Amino acid sequence: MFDVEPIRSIIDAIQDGIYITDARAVTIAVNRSYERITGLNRSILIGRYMGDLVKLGYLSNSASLEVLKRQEVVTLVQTINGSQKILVTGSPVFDERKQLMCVVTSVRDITELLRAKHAQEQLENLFRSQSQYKISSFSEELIISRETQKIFDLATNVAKYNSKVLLRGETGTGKSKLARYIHSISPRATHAFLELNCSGIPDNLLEIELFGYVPGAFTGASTKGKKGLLEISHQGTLFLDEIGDLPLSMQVKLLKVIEENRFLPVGSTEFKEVDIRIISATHRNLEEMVKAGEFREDLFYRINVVDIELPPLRQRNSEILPLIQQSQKSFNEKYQMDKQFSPEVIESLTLHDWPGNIRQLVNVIERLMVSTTHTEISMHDLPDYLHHEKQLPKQGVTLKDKVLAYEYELIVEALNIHGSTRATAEALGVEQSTLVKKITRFKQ
Ligand SMILES: Nc1ncnc2c1ncn2[C@@H]1O[C@H](COP(=O)(O)OP(=O)(O)OP(=O)(O)O)[C@@H](O)[C@H]1O
Repeated sequence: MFDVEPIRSIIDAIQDGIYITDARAVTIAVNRSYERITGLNRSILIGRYMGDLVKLGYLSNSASLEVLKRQEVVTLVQTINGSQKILVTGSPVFDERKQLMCVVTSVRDITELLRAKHAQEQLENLFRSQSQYKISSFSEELIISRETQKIFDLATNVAKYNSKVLLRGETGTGKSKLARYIHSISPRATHAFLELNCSGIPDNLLEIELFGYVPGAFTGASTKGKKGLLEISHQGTLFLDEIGDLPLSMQVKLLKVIEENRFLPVGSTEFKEVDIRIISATHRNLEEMVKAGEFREDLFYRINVVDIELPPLRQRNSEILPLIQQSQKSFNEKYQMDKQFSPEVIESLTLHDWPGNIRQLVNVIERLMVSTTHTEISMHDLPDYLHHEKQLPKQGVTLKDKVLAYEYELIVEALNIHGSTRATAEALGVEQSTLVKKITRFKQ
């Protein structure tokens, strides 16, 4: 077994916490800084199996166990004694026969780190090195996570072609942004990208917006006439947002444009040829609308050549932190301020469900930054509905309560490692819906 005694004084001199386990995840050494940072005495740790320390609640999860599983360097955030947050990086150490000898984990208190000079950048770099997300080269910064990587790959691929794309997803999930991204990397990028929100506009106005009109087309019309969006977006992309709200009469007219690549401006007898790529978006269930006779089936199939669904933010948890950081940076620049969020606030925001998705999160960040006078935004600044804490269910005496508490620990640990509920469910071998139900129950 690996003997730490000869290097004991060296590891005790290191200012970061050091935790060493053998190849079976049994603790063989911790240094003084680890005891100082975590408040955990070596006497309760030495000789203990990491899995037991997690079960007993000393640690929320274990980097060592994860390193043993993956046989590579692992970085994660651990909760100690139910509240303190530390950032741990575990590294495997192999002998000359390439056999795993031990796992060495270094530990830093994130709270200390955050408050230190330039701490925010350091934290950003540390999180970035976990490569949970990346920022694309699209001029408007776009966060892409493990949960949305496939979606962006598909969008990037179809951007090259003229195929019509239907974007689906709840409000604020980034449908307009994705449409602009597709246009920006398509061969049409040097031509116009025009957006029409089809909801809440009366039929006749919608018709004028889309088709335009010729001089004298109706009383009160401009003597010069007006070009419609179809004409202006010739050779470019027309984004029809909330297409599910398009009235049936307009659906027929749009279908004709799509089928014939030409249209008649209001009051005109002369067709205009157009070459447009149409991207549509909706938060509504178009299949149900087709069944109910509210949306034309032929139009549905025409606009839905490639169907892309953006998941809600609650299923893209790993994007919340980079979104907070991105918004913080952009509002600090916009309003020339230097606001920061306390680690507790960041944690609370990452635990929220965000029914209004990215738009709601960005609005909340802006509101918090412009409505507070102090530099660090703390829990006192958060409205009640945003106060969330990862809490263990009350430890009961019954077997059922104990099993529930253990189940909770396992789920939290797996969520920390895998990020999304989808990946966590897969790792734990349960259905995603079952996992989500369990998490919802824990939150109550
Ligand atoms: N991947 C992303 N990375 C960073 N910011 C994003 C991303 N996706 C969306 N946003 C931001 O989220 C906000 C909402 O995005 P967007 O307007 O595209 O949503 P939407 O789904 O079209 O909403 P709605 O259905 O209500 O029109 C915008 O501020 C946008 O810049």
